[in-house]
Amino acid sequence: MTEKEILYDVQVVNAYKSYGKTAVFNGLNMNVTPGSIYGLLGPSGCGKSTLIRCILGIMKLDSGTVHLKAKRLKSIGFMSQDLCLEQILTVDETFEFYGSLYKMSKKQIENRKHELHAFLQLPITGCLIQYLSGGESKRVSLAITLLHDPEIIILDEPTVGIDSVLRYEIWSQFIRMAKNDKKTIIITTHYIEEANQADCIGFMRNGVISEEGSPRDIISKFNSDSLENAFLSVCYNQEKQQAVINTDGMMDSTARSKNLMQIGKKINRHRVKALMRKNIRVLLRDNWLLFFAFFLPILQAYIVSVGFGNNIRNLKIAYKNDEISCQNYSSVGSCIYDKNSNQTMSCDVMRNLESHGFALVQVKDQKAAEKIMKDKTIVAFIYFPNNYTNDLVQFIDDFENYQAQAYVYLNNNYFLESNQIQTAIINSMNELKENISNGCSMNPKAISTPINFITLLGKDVKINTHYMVGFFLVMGSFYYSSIFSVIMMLSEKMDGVFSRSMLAGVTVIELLTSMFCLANILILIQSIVPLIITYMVFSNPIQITSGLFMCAITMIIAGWQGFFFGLIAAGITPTKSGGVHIMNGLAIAQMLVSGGIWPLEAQAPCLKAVTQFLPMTVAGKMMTSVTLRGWEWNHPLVLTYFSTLCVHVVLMVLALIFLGRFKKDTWILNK
Ligand SMILES: Nc1ncnc2c1ncn2[C@@H]1O[C@H](COP(=O)(O)OP(=O)(O)OP(=O)(O)O)[C@@H](O)[C@H]1O
Repeated sequence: MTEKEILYDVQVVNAYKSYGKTAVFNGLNMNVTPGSIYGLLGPSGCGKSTLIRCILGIMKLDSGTVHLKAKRLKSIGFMSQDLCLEQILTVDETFEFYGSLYKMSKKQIENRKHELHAFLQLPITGCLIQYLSGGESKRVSLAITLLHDPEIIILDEPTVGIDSVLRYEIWSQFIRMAKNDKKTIIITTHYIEEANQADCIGFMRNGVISEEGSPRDIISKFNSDSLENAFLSVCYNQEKQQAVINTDGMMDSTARSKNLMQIGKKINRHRVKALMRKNIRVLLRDNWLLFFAFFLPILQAYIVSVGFGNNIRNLKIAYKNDEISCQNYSSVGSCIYDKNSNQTMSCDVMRNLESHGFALVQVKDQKAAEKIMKDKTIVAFIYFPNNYTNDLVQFIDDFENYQAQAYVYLNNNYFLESNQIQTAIINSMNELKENISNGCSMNPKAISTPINFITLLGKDVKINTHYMVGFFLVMGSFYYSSIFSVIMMLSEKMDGVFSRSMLAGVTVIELLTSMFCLANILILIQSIVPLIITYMVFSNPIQITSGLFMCAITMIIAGWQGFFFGLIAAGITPTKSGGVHIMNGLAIAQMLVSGGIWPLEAQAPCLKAVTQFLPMTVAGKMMTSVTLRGWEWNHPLVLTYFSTLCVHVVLMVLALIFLGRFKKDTWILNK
């Protein structure tokens, strides 16, 4: 560093910067002396905020050099044009958060707050930032910038939205701070006249600082009566010189700026704790996020157990029985072949169906049944002919002359209901045949269907819920933690909260660590409570005693996968709704193809080749292996599933690192 450079607290030399093809700096030079106020003036969109970002190292120059005398981040206070404050913290909590990032004690924070309160007329400190007026929140933002008493203060339009009396007060304080406390202050402003009070002014236009000097010197140089008129003269002169702007310098110098904000620094426990405290407050105030994070997983476990995959209840079957009216029917249990037997098959079938929860509705004829089957209330119509029982007896005796048959007409528009009714009727017929053979002391096999279905494995699996519930549990862990991380990260990114914390020393690793710690508390609750509801309250089958532990581990890993995937989504997308859409889309797609609702084996081979490796497919298989098959850790397939889940987590972390390294605005949006 040369002797000349040391004269300045901030120096920009021959800077070039462009967004795509639009050049913002065109060989820009700027010099800010210590203990002075530097007013950076220029028309809207000329690049003042970009220059400040480059000075702070938030953005890189394409070419040129930035010298910043500050050795530590604590020496700098930056106030962005945007608020960059957490909206659902109170003013007090905001002071506490930033104070603790700067390692200030409670007493120091309190004292400083009182000083700033007197100077900035801060609003009620117990009020949430989101309820403050524009000017009030601007003053809080300025107070936070000055909280740690920095040596170099950079303010991007600090007085916008503040009334003229207070603006005068603030400027008086700035002058006092520069003179008495030797603070160096850079201010960008649109109010040219207020810049009269600055020690030095830089007029920025067409990518350069075209005039730099004290207001008095500039006014006299352009022979003007005011700074505003001098500024107009600068613009007029510059327009004439446009043609001779030199861009050759760009090729000669390499971009160099002091980057005080380092992405990969060591983790500071103190800052992680401060971030966690802040995020817990935010989480507890955000009712919707709280609902998503805590109550919805619990509610979902309950809903799946009571309402998903169970047998369909209250199904109605229309009937027409030409054999007999079953109103006063009671079978005496004699053999059907006895002449005195009053056993009537049609009534037996109907009683059996009623005992299994079906409601029977008598209709006049088939036409009437068809008519009511068109609406949803009735899905099947069963018809028993005149001499149904006699013919059945005859059939058992002499099946060659069998005539009468019952008919079941189905409405397959309601496919699941229709299937359930078919199964129920076939089952009731089989039960009936068994009763007949028992009543007549016959060999049951003589009239039974010549095949026996015996459940060898999975005897406890009675309904679809038992199979699907494991998939839904891991799905919940993945989804809810992904929503948590995507929303938390996007709030940090979009609201500029993280970019402000970064200037207070917070690194990406620290932010992610604090979120991961908080996410783990959520994931634990999101795993253990639904497990208890599913397997203990609702007694879904679980084969081994260690099963609950294995399921909890699987759900925690699924939660980690969701957490990291949420962070990836937040890194990719520049909008909050984009992040939530990515997670919702992914969750629905995984739910459909992971094998929980319909087996993978039914998928087209090319689809299955992909879906079998999806996080939820593997996690779901792990859950069913444990709960339904009772496999332990040492089972080769369980080990394969478990290691695949771990590989997923590692791949997601690697993807996140890759994104952070190579995508510019992964963590901070450079607006
Ligand atoms: N991330 C970005 N990508 C592309 N263009 C950008 C980006 N950020 C800023 N710009 C453009 O660069 C130019 C300079 O923007 P900048 O915000 O630095 O101007 P400014 O002087 O601070 O404006 P104002 O006084 O209105 O705040 C503008 O034309 C803006 O549209």
